[in-house]
Amino acid sequence: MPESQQLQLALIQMDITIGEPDTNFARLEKLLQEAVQNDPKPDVIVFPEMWNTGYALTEIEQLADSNGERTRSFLSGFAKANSVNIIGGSIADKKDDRVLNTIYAFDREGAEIAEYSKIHLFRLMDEEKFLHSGDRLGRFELEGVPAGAMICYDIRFPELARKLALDGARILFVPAEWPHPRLHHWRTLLMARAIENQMYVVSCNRVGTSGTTDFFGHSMVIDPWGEVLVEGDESEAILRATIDLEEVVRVRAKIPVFEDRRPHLY
Ligand SMILES: O=C(O)CCC(=O)C(=O)O
Repeated sequence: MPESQQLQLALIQMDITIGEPDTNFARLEKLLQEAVQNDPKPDVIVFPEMWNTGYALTEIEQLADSNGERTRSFLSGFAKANSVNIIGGSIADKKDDRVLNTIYAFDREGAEIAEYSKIHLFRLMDEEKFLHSGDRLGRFELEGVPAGAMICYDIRFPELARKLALDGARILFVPAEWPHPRLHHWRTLLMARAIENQMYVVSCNRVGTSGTTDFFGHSMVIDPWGEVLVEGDESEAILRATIDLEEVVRVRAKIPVFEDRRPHLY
């Protein structure tokens, strides 16, 4: 077992202009360029949910990226040109006549390593009226490390994170557009998912205002012991953290939660 397997993370906690994909692509490109200028260079870049359109739900059929083509070509090209892994937030993604909320992820060669569409649609924001839910789990490998992905409201479902952990995930990525007034829920749920599953949680939430909804940022990297390694405030920023995947092994050995489960009773 290696003593450490470190990854440098960069979280692009960005604003999103609702209903304007061109503006959002341009904003993201600028921030991505800034993210890779850093020394040390990031190994992995993450950004928020629905960054291409925001929650422009009533126009989402016209605005969504057809089969994610524009997004995939842009992110794959950037990943390859800069030798960086990208967990590409999520986008409004049109497949036939259905719009899904989908994460595409790419490795350093620009190869697609994950496609996950949000399973739990958030009725408080009418998602179920305009979007379709995904029907597959977000499991993938990142630099040889088993990883998982969920989107925003998905973190309210502990059984989904537990399933990903049982399948081996050591790191969970969570792009989001999570607004006020539920900051307390956001922080508590993310920390709980990290502590109970003894894995890294890497969340990236948007900032800014769309209509009457204020998004608070507070993107976080939480380690498997529940310590917050970095947390944003409410402004646009690139947040950075270094994680050591072997910490997952150490924490799981210290308190062997996975060995102590009694699934025949629950
Ligand atoms: O669960 C929440 O409070 C927020 C979820 C949300 O905004 C979303 O899934 O888009």
